[in-house]
Amino acid sequence: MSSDIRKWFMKQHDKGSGSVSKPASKPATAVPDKPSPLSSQKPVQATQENSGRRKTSKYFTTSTAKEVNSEETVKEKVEAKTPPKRKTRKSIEDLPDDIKPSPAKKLHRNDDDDDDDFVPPSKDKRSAEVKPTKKMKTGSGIQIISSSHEVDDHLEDETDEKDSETPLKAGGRGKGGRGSGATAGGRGRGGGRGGYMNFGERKDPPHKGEKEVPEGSPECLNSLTFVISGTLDSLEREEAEDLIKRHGGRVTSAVSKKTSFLLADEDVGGRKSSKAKELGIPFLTEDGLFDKIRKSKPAKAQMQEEKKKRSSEKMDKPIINKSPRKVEVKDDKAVSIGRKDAAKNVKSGISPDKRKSQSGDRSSLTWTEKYRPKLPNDIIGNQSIVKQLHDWLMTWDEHFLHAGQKGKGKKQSDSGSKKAVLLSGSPGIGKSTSAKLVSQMIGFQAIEVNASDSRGKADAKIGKGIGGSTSNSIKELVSNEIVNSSSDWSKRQKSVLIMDEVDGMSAGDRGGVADLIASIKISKIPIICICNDRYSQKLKSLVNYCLPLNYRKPTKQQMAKRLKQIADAEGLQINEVALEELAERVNGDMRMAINQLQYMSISKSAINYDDIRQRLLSSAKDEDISPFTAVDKLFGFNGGKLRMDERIDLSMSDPDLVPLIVQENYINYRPTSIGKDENGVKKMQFLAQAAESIGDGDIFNVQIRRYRQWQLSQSSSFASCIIPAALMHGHRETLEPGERNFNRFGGWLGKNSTMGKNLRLLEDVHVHFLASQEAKLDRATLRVDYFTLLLKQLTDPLQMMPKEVAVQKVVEFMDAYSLTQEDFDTIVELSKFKGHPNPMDNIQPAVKSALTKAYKQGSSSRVVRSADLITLPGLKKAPKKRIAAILEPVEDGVSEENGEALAENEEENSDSEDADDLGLGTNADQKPQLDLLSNKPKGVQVQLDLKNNGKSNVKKKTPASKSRASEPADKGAQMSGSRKRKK
Ligand SMILES: Nc1ncnc2c1ncn2[C@@H]1O[C@H](COP(=O)(O)OP(=O)(O)OP(=O)(O)O)[C@@H](O)[C@H]1O
Repeated sequence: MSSDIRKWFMKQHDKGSGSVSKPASKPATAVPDKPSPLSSQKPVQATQENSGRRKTSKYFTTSTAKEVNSEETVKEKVEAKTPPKRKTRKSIEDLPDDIKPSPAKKLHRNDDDDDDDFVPPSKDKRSAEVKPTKKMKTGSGIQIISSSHEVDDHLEDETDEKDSETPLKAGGRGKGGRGSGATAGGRGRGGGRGGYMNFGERKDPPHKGEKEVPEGSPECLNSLTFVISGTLDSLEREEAEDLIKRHGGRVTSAVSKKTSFLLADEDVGGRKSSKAKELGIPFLTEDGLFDKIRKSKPAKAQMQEEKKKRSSEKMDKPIINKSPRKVEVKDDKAVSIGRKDAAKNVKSGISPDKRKSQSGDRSSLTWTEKYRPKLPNDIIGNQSIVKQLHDWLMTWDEHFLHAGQKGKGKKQSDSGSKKAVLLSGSPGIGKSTSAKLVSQMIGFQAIEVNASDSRGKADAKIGKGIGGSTSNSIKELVSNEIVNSSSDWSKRQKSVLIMDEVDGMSAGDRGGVADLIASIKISKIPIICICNDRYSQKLKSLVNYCLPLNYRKPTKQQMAKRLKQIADAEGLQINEVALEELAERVNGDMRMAINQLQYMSISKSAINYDDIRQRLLSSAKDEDISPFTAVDKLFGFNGGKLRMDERIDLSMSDPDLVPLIVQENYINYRPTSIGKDENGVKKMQFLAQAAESIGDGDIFNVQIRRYRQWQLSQSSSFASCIIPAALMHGHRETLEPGERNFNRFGGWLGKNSTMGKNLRLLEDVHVHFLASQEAKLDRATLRVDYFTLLLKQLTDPLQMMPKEVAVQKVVEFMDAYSLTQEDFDTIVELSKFKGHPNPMDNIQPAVKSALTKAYKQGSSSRVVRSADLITLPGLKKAPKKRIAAILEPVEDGVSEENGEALAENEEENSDSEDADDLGLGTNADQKPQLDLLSNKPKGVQVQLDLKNNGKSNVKKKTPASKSRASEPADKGAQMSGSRKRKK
C-alpha cells in the first residue's frame, strides 16, 4: 500500500500553467480540419459533428451563433462563417429553429445525421458509434474507451496526465443556482429558487467527471459572458465556471443583455431560462461549450508549431521582433545584449520582457511602491471618502487654528469639526496611500508614525516637549509651539500627523489610546489615524474624537483594471478574467494582489487563470476554511493533484472535525484511480486500506488525547485523513436511495453525546437501585443482566393484567427498587433495539396515564431512598449536590461508583449552611420539611411531606433528631456531611 500511496504523492504537481499539452490524439483528433459546410447556418451541428461526438443534452442544441473567436487563426479555420457576436444577437430570429432558445424541452438530438430527428440516448446507439483509437462519447456523454491504450490512460490517476485539464477544485458544491427551479434545487452556495430549504439539493451532474474536459486556446472564450443554469451533464458548477474563466470567458449569476450564452443542459424553466428567452440569449449545452473550446485547440497547436519553427529558424538572430513591447525591448537591448545573449535567452525561454525586468528598472522597487498612486485620482475606489478627507484637511486650519487661538480647547463633540480623522478598512486598500496623497496635494508635510510603536503613555511633563519615547515625541510634535507658531503661518510648511495602525496601539501596555486622545485635544496639527477595524473595543473612546471615514474594498473589476495596467507596463501577459480571479482571491487587498502578480512574474511572462488559482490556493493557507470544504477538497476529483503540504494544511485545518467527516464519508467515494471496476473488488480493497488507516489514526488519536502525545498530531492527520483521501478521492456516490449526495457531518459526535446521556441515565437507575438495598451490582451488570428482567416486570403487567391491578403491581415494584418514572423511561429506552418491538406500544394510553397518576399519588408519602429523588417545591431545580451530600446513602461493599461510605457526621453548621443553600428561610412555616428516617438499615431515607398545596414543607431535623438519624443504626445510615466536601 505504501508504494501505492507514494505513487500518488510523488506525482508531479507542477501544474496550473495550463500549457501542459495534451496527447495530440485526443481532442485534436476529435476536431476535423474543416468545419462542416453547414456551419454557417447550423453552427450547432457543425461543432458537434466536428467533435465526432453526439450531443449530451436532451433539450438544447449547441449554438455558436454568438461566437466571437478572438484568435485569427480560428477565424480563418471557420472561414469567417462564424457571425460576430452582436450581429448574431440581432439576427437571432434568422437563426434556424434548433438554435433559437427553445421554449419547451426538446429531445436528444442526433447530430451524426443532419436531420432534425431527436433521439433519446441509448446504449445501443452508443456502442454503434464507437470508433477505434478515440475516446468517444455516447449520446449521453459517457466516454467509451475503445483501445487498450485508452484504458490504461483512463486507469491512470488524472494527476499524471491531465493536470492542466481539470479545474483545481472539484467535487465542490455549485455556486449559485437561484433559478434552478424544481429539478435543481441549488446545491451549494446560493441555494435554489426554492429558498434555503432547498439548500444543498442541486442534483449531481448525471455523468459527473465522465467526460474529458477539453483544453483550448486561453482566449477562445474572450469577451463571452456565460450564465450557468441548472445541473450540467458532467461538470459541477464550479468546474464549469473554472473552465470558462480559464479560457477567457466570464461567468455572471444573472442573465442580462450582456450575456452571450445561457449554459444549461436542460430547461428547468427557471428565472434564468425565461429571461434568456425573453432577451433572445442563445442556450448552450455543456457539450457545445466543450466543442467551442476544443475547436480552438488546433489553432493553438498550429500556432505553437509555427512559433516553434520560427524560433528555431531565428535562433541565431539577436532580435525577436514580434510585439510592440518586444520592439521596445529591442531598442533597449541593442546596446547591452549581444547576439549570443539573445540566443541564450531564447533558448532558456526567458522572454525579452523578463530579461528587462531582471536587469532593469523594476529590480529595486517593489511593484506596490513603483505603482503607488501618484494622485488621489489614481486611487481605485473610495473616491468619495478621499474627497471627504481632502475637504476635512482643507478646512482644518479654519476650524482649529485660525479660529484657534481662542478655540484651543475647542469641544470635540461639535459635529463636523473633529480634530482628527479615523480612516478604517481592511488592509491594503489604500488608506495610508490616500492619507499621504491628500496631505501632499494640499501642501501638508506628512509625519508618519506607526502607532503600534507607541504603546506607552507619554510622561506627564512632556506637554512642553521633551524627547524620548515615540509617545513623547508625538506629544511634543502636536503641541510644539515653535513648530506650530502662527506668527509666520503663511511661510512655514504645515504638518499633518499620520498615525498608522492605531488599533495595534492599545494592545500593549499603558493607555496608548488615552494618550492619543490627549494629544488630539491639544494638537495644533491635524491628525489622521488609520486602523483596520474601527469597531474594535480598543478604539471605542478614540472614535468619539475622530471623524470616521470607512474605506470599502474596491470591486474586482476595478482592481483587475488597475492590475492590467501594471501588468501591461511590466510586459506581463495576463487577461482580465484571470486578474479578476486574483482580485477575488485576495479579498480586495490591492497590495497583496500586486505582490502576488510581481511574485508570479518572476517565473513567468505569461500568466493564465490556472496560475492564479494555483498560486492563491497555496497562499491562502491562513484563510479559515470549513472542515467540509477541507474534506471536499481532499476527496474531490482533483484531490490527487494536491501537494502534500496542501493536504496537510487541509487536514489540519480542523484536526478534530476533518477526520470525523472523512470517516463518515469515505465509504461514499468511488476512487478515480480504479477506473472501471466492474465487480467492485478494487473499491473494496481501497476501502479496506482506508478503513485500516482510519483505525491507525484512531490509535494515534487516543495517544494524543489520553496521554497528551501531541507530537503525533501530524501522524494522526496523515493516517485518519490524508491516506484515506488519497485512496478514495474521486466521485461521491450515494449508497442508499434518497441519500443526499454531499458530505455528512461526522456521526461520532452525536453518538458520543447520546452515549454520554445514556450513561448518565443508567447511572441514575443504578444509584436508585443500590439505594433500594435490594441488590448489589455494578452498572454493567445492571445494564446487561437486569434490564431485560426489569423491563419485563415493568411492562408485562401493564400489557396483560387489568388496569388497576397492573398499575398497583408496577408502582409497588418501582417503589421496591426506588425507581422513578424517569428510570422507567430509561429502562424502556435503553432496552430498545432496532427491529425489536417496543413493549410500550402494546400498552393502552389509559393504562399509561393511570400508572402516572398512581405513581404521583404515592409521591406524597413515598419513602425516598436516594438524594436525587428529592424535588423541592418552589425551587426550579433541586440543589442535588447539597441534598446528596446530606442524604447520600451509605453502604458497605457498594462499589466505588456508588459512593464511598461517608463517615463522620459531626457538623451542625453545615446544615444551616445547607438550609441557606437550599433557599430555606428562617421562617419555620416556609421551610420544606425533610424527615430523615433511619428505619432501614444501610441507607438514609427521606420522607417528603408535600402537603399544604404544594407549599414547601420539607421538615428539617433538629440537630438532635439529626444526630439521632445519623447515628449508625445497625451498620449505620450516615449523613454525609460537609466534612466530606471539605476534604
Ligand atoms: N485603492 C488603491 N488604488 C491603487 N493602489 C492601491 C490601492 N490600495 C492599495 N494600493 C497599492 O497597495 C499599496 C499599499 O497600500 P496602502 O499602504 O495604502 O494600504 P493600506 O490600506 O494603508 O494598508 P494597511 O491597512 O495595511 O496599512 C500601495 O502602495 C498601492 O500600490
